[in-house]
Amino acid sequence: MKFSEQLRKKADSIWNASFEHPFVRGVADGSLPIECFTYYVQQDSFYLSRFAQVQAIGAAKALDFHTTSQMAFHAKSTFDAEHMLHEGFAKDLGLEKNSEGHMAEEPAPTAVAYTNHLFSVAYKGSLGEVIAAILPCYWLYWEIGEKYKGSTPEHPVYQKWIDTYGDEWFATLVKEQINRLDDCAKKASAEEKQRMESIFITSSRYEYMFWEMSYTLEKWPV
Ligand SMILES: Cc1ncc(CN)c(N)n1
Repeated sequence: MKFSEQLRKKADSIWNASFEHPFVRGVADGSLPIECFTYYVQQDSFYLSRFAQVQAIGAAKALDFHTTSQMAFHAKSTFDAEHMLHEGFAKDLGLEKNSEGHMAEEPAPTAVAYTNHLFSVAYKGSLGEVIAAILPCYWLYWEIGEKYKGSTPEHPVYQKWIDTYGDEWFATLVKEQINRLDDCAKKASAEEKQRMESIFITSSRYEYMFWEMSYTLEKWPV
Protein backbone atom coordinates (compact mmCIF):
# COMPACT_ATOMS: atom_id res chain seq x y z
CA MET A 1 0.00 0.00 0.00
CA LYS A 2 1.33 3.47 -0.87
CA PHE A 3 2.25 5.80 2.01
CA SER A 4 -0.54 8.21 0.97
CA GLU A 5 -3.07 5.36 1.15
CA GLN A 6 -1.83 4.41 4.61
CA LEU A 7 -2.30 7.97 5.86
CA ARG A 8 -5.72 8.25 4.22
CA LYS A 9 -6.79 5.04 5.97
CA LYS A 10 -5.53 6.24 9.36
CA ALA A 11 -7.47 9.49 8.98
CA ASP A 12 -10.66 7.79 7.81
CA SER A 13 -12.80 8.36 10.93
CA ILE A 14 -11.73 12.03 11.09
CA TRP A 15 -12.55 12.57 7.40
CA ASN A 16 -15.92 10.81 7.78
CA ALA A 17 -16.74 13.27 10.56
CA SER A 18 -16.00 16.10 8.10
CA PHE A 19 -18.19 14.56 5.37
CA GLU A 20 -21.09 14.36 7.82
CA HIS A 21 -20.53 17.71 9.54
CA PRO A 22 -23.71 19.87 9.43
CA PHE A 23 -21.73 22.66 7.75
CA VAL A 24 -20.75 20.42 4.82
CA ARG A 25 -24.12 18.68 4.61
CA GLY A 26 -25.81 22.06 4.90
CA VAL A 27 -23.88 23.45 1.91
CA ALA A 28 -24.80 20.36 -0.12
CA ASP A 29 -28.51 20.44 0.68
CA GLY A 30 -28.77 24.23 0.91
CA SER A 31 -29.91 24.26 4.55
CA LEU A 32 -26.80 25.97 5.99
CA PRO A 33 -27.61 29.41 7.47
CA ILE A 34 -25.93 31.98 5.23
CA GLU A 35 -24.23 33.71 8.19
CA CYS A 36 -22.24 30.48 8.80
CA PHE A 37 -21.08 30.44 5.19
CA THR A 38 -20.22 34.14 5.30
CA TYR A 39 -18.14 33.55 8.43
CA TYR A 40 -16.43 30.61 6.70
CA VAL A 41 -15.54 32.77 3.67
CA GLN A 42 -14.05 35.48 5.91
CA GLN A 43 -12.00 32.98 7.91
CA ASP A 44 -11.02 30.98 4.86
CA SER A 45 -9.81 34.11 3.16
CA PHE A 46 -7.34 34.55 6.06
CA TYR A 47 -6.50 30.83 5.97
CA LEU A 48 -5.76 30.85 2.22
CA SER A 49 -3.46 33.87 2.51
CA ARG A 50 -1.37 31.88 5.04
CA PHE A 51 -1.72 28.59 3.12
CA ALA A 52 -0.15 30.21 0.04
CA GLN A 53 2.78 31.38 2.19
CA VAL A 54 3.27 27.81 3.43
CA GLN A 55 3.20 26.51 -0.16
CA ALA A 56 5.84 29.14 -1.03
CA ILE A 57 8.03 28.00 1.89
CA GLY A 58 7.60 24.47 0.49
CA ALA A 59 8.90 25.81 -2.83
CA ALA A 60 12.03 27.07 -1.07
CA LYS A 61 12.52 23.72 0.72
CA ALA A 62 12.37 21.63 -2.46
CA LEU A 63 15.62 19.96 -3.44
CA ASP A 64 15.12 20.27 -7.20
CA PHE A 65 14.24 23.14 -9.56
CA HIS A 66 11.11 21.49 -11.00
CA THR A 67 9.53 20.96 -7.55
CA THR A 68 10.38 24.53 -6.53
CA SER A 69 8.60 25.79 -9.62
CA GLN A 70 5.57 23.53 -9.07
CA MET A 71 5.17 24.48 -5.40
CA ALA A 72 5.35 28.16 -6.37
CA PHE A 73 2.75 27.46 -9.07
CA HIS A 74 0.51 25.91 -6.39
CA ALA A 75 0.87 29.05 -4.24
CA LYS A 76 -0.17 31.13 -7.24
CA SER A 77 -3.09 28.77 -7.94
CA THR A 78 -4.34 29.31 -4.38
CA PHE A 79 -4.55 33.01 -5.21
CA ASP A 80 -5.81 32.69 -8.78
CA ALA A 81 -8.46 30.05 -8.16
CA GLU A 82 -9.49 29.84 -4.52
CA HIS A 83 -8.91 33.45 -3.52
CA MET A 84 -10.71 34.61 -6.68
CA LEU A 85 -13.60 32.25 -5.84
CA HIS A 86 -13.84 34.03 -2.49
CA GLU A 87 -13.70 37.42 -4.23
CA GLY A 88 -16.81 36.37 -6.14
CA PHE A 89 -18.48 35.28 -2.89
CA ALA A 90 -17.45 38.57 -1.26
CA LYS A 91 -19.35 40.48 -3.93
CA ASP A 92 -22.43 38.29 -3.46
CA LEU A 93 -22.23 38.43 0.33
CA GLY A 94 -21.19 42.10 0.67
CA LEU A 95 -17.79 41.49 2.30
CA GLU A 96 -14.75 43.75 2.25
CA LYS A 97 -11.01 43.06 2.33
CA ASN A 98 -8.56 44.54 4.81
CA SER A 99 -5.05 45.88 4.13
CA GLU A 100 -3.58 42.33 4.21
CA GLY A 101 -5.90 41.34 1.36
CA HIS A 102 -8.09 38.93 3.32
CA MET A 103 -11.61 39.33 4.69
CA ALA A 104 -11.40 38.16 8.31
CA GLU A 105 -11.86 41.13 10.62
CA GLU A 106 -10.44 38.99 13.38
CA PRO A 107 -9.12 35.49 12.62
CA ALA A 108 -10.94 33.01 14.91
CA PRO A 109 -9.07 30.75 17.39
CA THR A 110 -9.25 27.65 15.17
CA ALA A 111 -8.12 29.56 12.05
CA VAL A 112 -5.14 30.95 14.00
CA ALA A 113 -4.29 27.55 15.54
CA TYR A 114 -4.52 25.73 12.19
CA THR A 115 -2.34 28.23 10.32
CA ASN A 116 0.17 28.25 13.22
CA HIS A 117 0.40 24.47 12.89
CA LEU A 118 1.10 24.83 9.15
CA PHE A 119 3.72 27.53 9.76
CA SER A 120 5.42 25.51 12.47
CA VAL A 121 5.79 22.54 10.08
CA ALA A 122 6.84 24.83 7.22
CA TYR A 123 9.65 26.46 9.19
CA LYS A 124 10.87 23.36 11.04
CA GLY A 125 10.14 20.44 8.71
CA SER A 126 11.29 18.90 5.44
CA LEU A 127 9.39 19.25 2.16
CA GLY A 128 7.78 15.85 2.90
CA GLU A 129 6.49 17.18 6.21
CA VAL A 130 5.18 20.35 4.52
CA ILE A 131 3.30 18.22 1.97
CA ALA A 132 1.89 16.04 4.78
CA ALA A 133 0.64 19.22 6.50
CA ILE A 134 -1.05 20.72 3.43
CA LEU A 135 -2.31 17.55 1.76
CA PRO A 136 -5.53 17.15 3.81
CA CYS A 137 -6.46 20.69 2.65
CA TYR A 138 -6.38 19.48 -0.94
CA TRP A 139 -7.47 15.90 -0.67
CA LEU A 140 -10.37 16.29 1.79
CA TYR A 141 -11.94 19.07 -0.30
CA TRP A 142 -11.53 16.96 -3.43
CA GLU A 143 -13.34 14.04 -1.77
CA ILE A 144 -16.08 16.40 -0.57
CA GLY A 145 -16.39 17.72 -4.13
CA GLU A 146 -16.65 14.17 -5.48
CA LYS A 147 -19.11 13.07 -2.79
CA TYR A 148 -21.49 16.00 -3.19
CA LYS A 149 -21.02 16.60 -6.94
CA GLY A 150 -24.60 15.67 -7.81
CA SER A 151 -26.10 17.96 -5.14
CA THR A 152 -28.16 20.91 -6.29
CA PRO A 153 -28.49 23.36 -3.37
CA GLU A 154 -30.77 26.23 -4.28
CA HIS A 155 -28.32 28.88 -3.13
CA PRO A 156 -26.02 29.77 -6.12
CA VAL A 157 -23.06 30.44 -3.80
CA TYR A 158 -23.28 26.93 -2.32
CA GLN A 159 -23.56 25.43 -5.81
CA LYS A 160 -20.45 27.31 -6.94
CA TRP A 161 -18.50 26.07 -3.92
CA ILE A 162 -19.41 22.43 -4.63
CA ASP A 163 -18.71 22.79 -8.36
CA THR A 164 -15.26 24.27 -7.68
CA TYR A 165 -14.01 21.37 -5.56
CA GLY A 166 -15.62 18.76 -7.82
CA ASP A 167 -13.85 20.19 -10.86
CA GLU A 168 -11.11 18.48 -12.88
CA TRP A 169 -8.53 21.31 -12.46
CA PHE A 170 -8.68 20.77 -8.71
CA ALA A 171 -8.36 16.99 -9.05
CA THR A 172 -5.16 17.48 -11.09
CA LEU A 173 -3.57 19.63 -8.37
CA VAL A 174 -4.57 17.15 -5.65
CA LYS A 175 -3.19 14.11 -7.50
CA GLU A 176 0.11 15.91 -8.07
CA GLN A 177 0.50 16.54 -4.31
CA ILE A 178 -0.48 12.95 -3.43
CA ASN A 179 2.27 11.71 -5.77
CA ARG A 180 4.69 14.21 -4.25
CA LEU A 181 3.93 12.86 -0.76
CA ASP A 182 4.68 9.31 -1.94
CA ASP A 183 7.93 10.43 -3.61
CA CYS A 184 9.05 12.20 -0.42
CA ALA A 185 8.08 9.16 1.69
CA LYS A 186 10.29 6.88 -0.44
CA LYS A 187 13.33 8.96 0.56
CA ALA A 188 12.29 9.56 4.19
CA SER A 189 13.59 7.78 7.29
CA ALA A 190 11.19 5.85 9.54
CA GLU A 191 11.25 8.77 12.02
CA GLU A 192 10.42 11.32 9.33
CA LYS A 193 7.54 9.17 8.07
CA GLN A 194 6.23 8.95 11.63
CA ARG A 195 6.30 12.75 11.84
CA MET A 196 4.58 13.02 8.44
CA GLU A 197 1.78 10.77 9.68
CA SER A 198 1.28 12.72 12.88
CA ILE A 199 1.28 16.05 10.96
CA PHE A 200 -1.26 14.70 8.44
CA ILE A 201 -3.59 13.60 11.27
CA THR A 202 -3.29 16.98 13.01
CA SER A 203 -4.18 18.84 9.80
CA SER A 204 -7.12 16.45 9.27
CA ARG A 205 -8.39 17.28 12.77
CA TYR A 206 -8.04 21.01 12.11
CA GLU A 207 -10.02 20.60 8.87
CA TYR A 208 -12.88 19.17 10.93
CA MET A 209 -12.53 21.97 13.48
CA PHE A 210 -12.70 24.57 10.70
CA TRP A 211 -16.26 23.42 9.82
CA GLU A 212 -17.16 23.49 13.50
CA MET A 213 -15.65 26.99 13.89
CA SER A 214 -17.72 28.24 10.94
CA TYR A 215 -20.92 26.49 12.02
CA THR A 216 -20.74 27.85 15.58
CA LEU A 217 -19.34 31.27 14.53
CA GLU A 218 -16.48 30.62 16.95
CA LYS A 219 -14.99 33.74 18.56
CA TRP A 220 -12.30 34.45 21.16
CA PRO A 221 -13.89 34.10 24.60
CA VAL A 222 -12.46 37.39 25.89
C1 LIG B 1 -9.61 25.40 5.72
C2 LIG B 1 -9.47 25.00 4.27
N1 LIG B 1 -8.93 23.80 3.95
C3 LIG B 1 -8.83 23.47 2.62
C4 LIG B 1 -9.23 24.30 1.61
C5 LIG B 1 -9.11 23.90 0.19
N2 LIG B 1 -7.86 24.25 -0.36
C6 LIG B 1 -9.73 25.53 1.98
N3 LIG B 1 -10.16 26.43 1.07
N4 LIG B 1 -9.88 25.89 3.32
